[in-house]
Amino acid sequence: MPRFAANLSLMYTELPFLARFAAAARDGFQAVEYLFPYAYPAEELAELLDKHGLQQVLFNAPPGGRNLQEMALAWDAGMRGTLCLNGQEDSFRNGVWEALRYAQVLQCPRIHVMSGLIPNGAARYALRSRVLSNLRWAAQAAADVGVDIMIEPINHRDMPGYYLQTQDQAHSLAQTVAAPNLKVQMDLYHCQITEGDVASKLRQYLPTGRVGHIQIAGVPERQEPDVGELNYRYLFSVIDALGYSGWVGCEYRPRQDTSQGLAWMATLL
Ligand SMILES: O=C(O)[C@@H](O)C(=O)CO
Ligand SMILES: [Mg+2]
Repeated sequence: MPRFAANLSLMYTELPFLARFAAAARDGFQAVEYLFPYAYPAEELAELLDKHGLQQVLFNAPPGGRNLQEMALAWDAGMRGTLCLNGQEDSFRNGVWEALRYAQVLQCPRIHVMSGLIPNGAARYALRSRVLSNLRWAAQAAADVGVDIMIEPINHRDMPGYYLQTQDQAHSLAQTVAAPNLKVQMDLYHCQITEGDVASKLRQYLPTGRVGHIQIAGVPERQEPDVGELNYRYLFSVIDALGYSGWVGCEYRPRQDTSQGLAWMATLL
């Protein structure tokens, strides 16, 4: 049976962020993930995890910004990562350092580094050498503190112009860098929208050992996994049959009350 982590950026939004930890623990979750921790001191979040018996299993490096203040505001300012951006190497490195600092306090074993939006007029292939050199640097910096770096393909409809869109692209980068701690975050919601053929993609990529984290949501509304065109009962059995033992992040927007919406677990497992 997959091990589920609650995504506190999308779930429990009926509560203030810091109250979502207790709610997830009450609902039986043992692990959480979320997009960005930077609005709160790492020590305060670590205390909450400890108090509620939760593990932090994933969060994102800042999606941009030259200093701590800009990093905390970067998402709302429209930034979606600096991995592919020439001329923003300092921002990229400072963001990874800051994420690794949080990861150590939160004892979080992995961080997601967003790849960024392709600049106007630039061609995707022309950015590959920048991406590879940033990934090599990040994987080394993270390896020094025992953390894995994740890269995640994101669908073209939610994030037009995003650099990383397909599993194939992400695995090609991970294979080329060949660092044991550089992995792919396989979000089945994005995978279905961009590529489809999700079960075959799981069968193709899980055995490579390069998938470090899975995320789920119903398609197309990004709601509970029991709503929409994907058959998660079947996909969970595929994931189990392939021997995946990592976390599965519930990265969906509940239709109404988050706790009530968790009835899908009983029906789909
Ligand atoms: O799928 C997503 O949207 C997230 O996992 C993320 O990290 C960036 O938006
Ligand atoms: Mg995701």
